[in-house]
Amino acid sequence: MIFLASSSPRRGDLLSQIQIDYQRVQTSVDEYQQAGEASQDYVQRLALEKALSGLTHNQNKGLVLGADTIIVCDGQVMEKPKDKQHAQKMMSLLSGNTHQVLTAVALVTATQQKVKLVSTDVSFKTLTTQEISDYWETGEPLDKAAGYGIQGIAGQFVTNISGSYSAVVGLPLYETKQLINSLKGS
Ligand SMILES: Cc1cn([C@H]2C[C@H](O)[C@@H](COP(=O)(O)OP(=O)(O)OP(=O)(O)O)O2)c(=O)[nH]c1=O
Repeated sequence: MIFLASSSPRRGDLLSQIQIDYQRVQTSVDEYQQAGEASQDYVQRLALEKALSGLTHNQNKGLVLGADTIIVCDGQVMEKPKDKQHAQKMMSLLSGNTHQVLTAVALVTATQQKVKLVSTDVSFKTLTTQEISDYWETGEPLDKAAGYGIQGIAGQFVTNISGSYSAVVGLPLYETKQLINSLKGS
């Protein structure tokens, strides 16, 4: 059994998919990129901070997993949309373009910390203003990085993916299993 320092329903579902039992633990982390911080460093720091915050909330007990997903498109970091306008701006940058989805997974115990970063290339078809607007109205974009869900309605926008599909949804399953095994075995 592991402790999941995440409120994301997807991350729980992904752990269940590979038969890993989990229990959710609370976290309290402010998600802000520091000045001059590279996106790869940022996403790994957030995953680690979430896991460590979960460990603290769990009285330093057990194996705690935290994760974070961000999108990088033409050098711009994209996180969850603040509102419709923000979401539409991100979608218009993703349209007809290829972006990177960076997901970091961190696994910590009271004595050990491990972080793994996975980058996946995702290409979108060219989207019309109407498609972008209609997509926002579905409600799907709201709680997702860059305002889209590859596992949902936005699946129809994806022309190519190179890397880890599960990482785009929130947790890279191959790397997560490897991390869990490596900490369990030590
Ligand atoms: C790109 C993409 C992201 N997402 C989700 C994964 C993450 O849950 C979310 C990115 O936000 P995160 O800040 O990584 O995670 P979260 O706030 O949902 O959950 P927590 O911090 O409690 O762990 O976007 C999808 O579900 N599908 C997608 O195609």
